Amino acid sequence: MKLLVITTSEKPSLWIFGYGSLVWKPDFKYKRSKVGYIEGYSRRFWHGDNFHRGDKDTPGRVVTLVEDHDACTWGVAYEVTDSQMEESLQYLNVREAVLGGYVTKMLEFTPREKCQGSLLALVYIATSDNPIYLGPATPTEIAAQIAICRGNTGHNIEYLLRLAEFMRLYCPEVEDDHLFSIEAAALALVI
Ligand SMILES: N[C@@H](CCC(=O)N[C@@H](CS)C(=O)NCC(=O)O)C(=O)O
Repeated sequence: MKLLVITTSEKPSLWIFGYGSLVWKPDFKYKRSKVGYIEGYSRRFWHGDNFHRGDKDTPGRVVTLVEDHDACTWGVAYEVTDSQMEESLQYLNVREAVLGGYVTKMLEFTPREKCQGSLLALVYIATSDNPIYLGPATPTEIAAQIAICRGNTGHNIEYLLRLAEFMRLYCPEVEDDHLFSIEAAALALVI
């Protein structure tokens, strides 16, 4: 896949958009970040995870993007430059692709600050032909699965609660019924 590296008078850079664990745990060095959204996709807990937040017997549920013409998904775009580009891509290839089953796509990202123009960003998406893709389920069913799963990186419910916390803190105006209905159902199970 060809990556769009932006070359300006300053230096070449790449933008990487996160909408799941990457919004609260990028774990790679970057020059700057912007909160904003991508259009034409919804965020859904429809991807399985048998490494980070689950295992082979009880896969956890993590988010991916599904095409949805009228929707937009909010998250964080990170700009990486110079050596940060190679370091971040090598790290994310293992974390997202090799261990997570995600593939990459270049999508248009719009920063919240409208004065700043949109830009192309690299996004990691798990498609439905992925072997650990779990697909649609009710919020109650998804929450019940998340509540009992844990993997090499931690509990699946931490993944859910930190994403919900990010949205409340940084995108309080955004309604995300899918995310918050699953959060409410999961908290009802564990509290
Ligand atoms: N690609 C999405 C989702 C990324 C994601 O959640 N990937 C999982 C891999 S299955 C991960 O990195 N998990 C690390 C963790 O759970 O702490 C994003 O941009 O945030």
